[in-house]
Amino acid sequence: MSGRFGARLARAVAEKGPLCAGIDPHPGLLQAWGLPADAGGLEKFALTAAEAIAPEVAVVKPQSAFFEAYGPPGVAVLAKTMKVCREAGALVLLDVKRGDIGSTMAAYTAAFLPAGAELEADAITVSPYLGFGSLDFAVEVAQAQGKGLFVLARTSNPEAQGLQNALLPNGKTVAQDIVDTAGAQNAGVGPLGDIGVVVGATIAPGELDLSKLNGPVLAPGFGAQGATPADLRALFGPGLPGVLPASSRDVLKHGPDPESLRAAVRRTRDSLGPLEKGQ
Ligand SMILES: O=c1ccn([C@@H]2O[C@H](COP(=O)(O)O)[C@@H](O)[C@H]2O)c(=O)[nH]1
Repeated sequence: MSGRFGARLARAVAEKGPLCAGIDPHPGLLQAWGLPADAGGLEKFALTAAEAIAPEVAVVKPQSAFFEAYGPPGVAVLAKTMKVCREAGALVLLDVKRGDIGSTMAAYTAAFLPAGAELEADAITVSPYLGFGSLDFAVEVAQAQGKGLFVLARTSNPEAQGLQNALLPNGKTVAQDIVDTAGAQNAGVGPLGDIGVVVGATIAPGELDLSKLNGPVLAPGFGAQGATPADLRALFGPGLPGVLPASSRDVLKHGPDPESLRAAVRRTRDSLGPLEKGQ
C-alpha cells in the first residue's frame, strides 16, 4: 500500500471500473447457498464470494454487521475475508458506519485504519450525526495514513429523507452541509480527496450539489434496492467521476458457484459502461 487513498482509488477505478461489490452474508443468502447459519457457513460464504469477486472490481465492501452477528468467530471471518480481498488486489471499504464522541471515535479509528490492525481497511463508512467535528481525529488519521472515510450524507433508505433533507439555519440541507464539510477537507487535493460521502443511488436527481466535493461518492442502492445504471447516470452524470455504485445482494444471489458469481459481477461492472480515460 502506498500513497493517499484518493489516489489509490482513482488508479484502481481507472483499471477496473467504478463498481463496489458488497459482501453481505444475509442469513437468507446463506440458506439459498445451502450453508448452515453458523460461523462455518459464514466463512464458506464470505471466502467464496471474496475469491470470486475481489479480482474483478476496484473496491469490495464487506458489511460488518453480518459478520458481527456471529460474535468473535464472525469477526475472525471478517478479518480473513478482508485479507483475501486485499491480496486479490481490491481496495477494502469496510461498511461499519461508526460514529461517536471524539474520544470514542479515536478508538474506532484505531480498530480499522492503522496498518497492521486486525481489521485493517483501506476505508470505512462513518456517521456524522454526532456532529462532523466528532470525526476530526478519524479524518486526520485517514489523511495521514493513506486511508479513506465515507461519511453518511444522503443514504439510500426511504426513512432517511426527513432527517437528511431538513434545512439548517445556514439554509442548506443536513446532507448538503455534510457534503460541503467533506469537500472542505478535500480542497486542493488531486486527483481525488480521501474523504468521501455516501449518497444513495435511489435518491432524486438534483437534491445535492456534489460539484465541490472533490472526493469519492459511495452510491449504494444499485441493484437490489431498485436503482439502475440509467438512474446512476441521471443522478451523477454520464462519466460517474469518483462515484462508486455499490451492489451486494444482486450479485451474491448468483452463488455459490464461483463461475456464476464471477459472471454476475462482470455483468454488473460492464452495465456501468466502458471505462473512460481519467474516470
Ligand atoms: O445509504 C446506504 C448506506 C449503506 N448501505 C449498505 O449498502 C449495502 C447495500 O446492499 P444491497 O444488497 O446492494 O442492497 C448494505 O450493506 C447496506 O447496509 C445502503 O444500502 N445504503
